[in-house]
Amino acid sequence: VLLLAQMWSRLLSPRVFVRAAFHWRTIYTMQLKTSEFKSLFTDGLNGIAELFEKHQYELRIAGGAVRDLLSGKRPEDVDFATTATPEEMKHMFQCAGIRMINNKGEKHGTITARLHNENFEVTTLRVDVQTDGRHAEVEFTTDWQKDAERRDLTINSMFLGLDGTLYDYFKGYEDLKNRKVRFVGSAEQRIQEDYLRILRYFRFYGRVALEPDDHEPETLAAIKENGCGLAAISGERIWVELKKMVVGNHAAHLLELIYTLELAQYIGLPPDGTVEEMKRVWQNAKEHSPKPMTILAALFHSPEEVEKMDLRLKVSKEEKSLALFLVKYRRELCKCKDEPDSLKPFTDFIIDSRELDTQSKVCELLKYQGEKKLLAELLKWSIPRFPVSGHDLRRMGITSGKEIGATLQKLRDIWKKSHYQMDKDELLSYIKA
Ligand SMILES: Nc1ccn([C@@H]2O[C@H](COP(=O)(O)OP(=O)(O)OP(=O)(O)O)[C@@H](O)[C@H]2O)c(=O)n1
Ligand SMILES: [Mg+2]
Repeated sequence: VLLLAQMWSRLLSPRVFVRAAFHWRTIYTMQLKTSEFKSLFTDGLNGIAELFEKHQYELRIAGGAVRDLLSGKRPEDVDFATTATPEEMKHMFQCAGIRMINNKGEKHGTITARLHNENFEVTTLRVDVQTDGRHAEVEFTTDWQKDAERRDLTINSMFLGLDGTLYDYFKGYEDLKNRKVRFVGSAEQRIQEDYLRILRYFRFYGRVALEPDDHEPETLAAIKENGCGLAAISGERIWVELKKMVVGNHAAHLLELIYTLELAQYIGLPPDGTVEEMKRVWQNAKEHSPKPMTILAALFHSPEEVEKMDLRLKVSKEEKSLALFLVKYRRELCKCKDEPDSLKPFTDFIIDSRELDTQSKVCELLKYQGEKKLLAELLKWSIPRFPVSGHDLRRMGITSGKEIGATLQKLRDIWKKSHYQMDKDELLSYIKA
């Protein structure tokens, strides 16, 4: 009885409780000392770090950058999280004479400080108190785990102290090592906080998972159940995610999944998209860095479907024009049956076209069609200059504009037939004759 009483009182003693809680809440998996990590410590970061330390605010690297560093990649942008409130940060930076730039993110707790020509985005730890599936109303906190809890995926929910200590509350590092993409806590809840996370899940699946189709059934069920929430997400945000997903790993599988889970209709893709064609095109193109639209174009039956997609996603003019081009020419502009090794039909098309970007569009077409050899040749080819000008014809006595136009066209055809070999004199000799 005495022993039990002793054990009980030890368990209840604050010291043990705090330590137990500490271990449960924070898993110090490792101390990161990679070269990618060390290379982040520029004069700017050292300056910022010193300032936070002096004021006794905690400062850690957060989210995507931690994920990238743990995968051995140098992150493209680094977000920082802190226990300091935006007001406290502003005060601190002002006193230290550090410039802050466009405080638009301030409502969500983000302050951007500029030091040694570098920008540092620092966000106050927060909980999302209310979300409408798109935007969140936030409340600041000093609890690191609470901030981790509101993040989308376990691999995106970690913090890294500037001394290299990893703060990982949801086994994100284990998931990253096991190539698993999981939502933090309830997938359904995380999705309902921001439906765009459905597409983020797919994008990160492409980045992290080794195999296609290695999803947790509950995750897919939550996605299917909540897919219609994507309807309220802006086209611009959807397009940013979709584009990245389509050029990542497992893109064909993920696009097919978008169809199986019946999400296509909510994100501007044709509801009965030609998935088999898309899978073929992806196989053809995946090793040749296709543009996102090259893969997506395979899903469309018609130019009308491209227009519909554009209305929803507001893609760029170039992207839309590539989609229309591929849908129009994917079967019309093909290699010549008699001379399968010749680029001729494609180069003629480029030369006849009046637009500057036709060559790059035709390259995408060759990726679409899986014409690897022709693609390699076209990448090396440059448009030869047609050697005759209107000026030359005028010098030869042709004065009417109409006649000049017609003659130039005739000479162009002869020049094309000569495989662009004839020079000016040879071509002009056709006029004399
Ligand atoms: N809908 C979202 C968007 C972002 N985040 C959180 O905010 C971090 C930063 O978001 P963002 O920069 O958009 O994505 P990254 O994960 O950094 O990915 P990337 O490398 O593409 O920037 C994410 O890691 C994640 O913790 C989230 O929980 N839900
Ligand atoms: Mg990021």
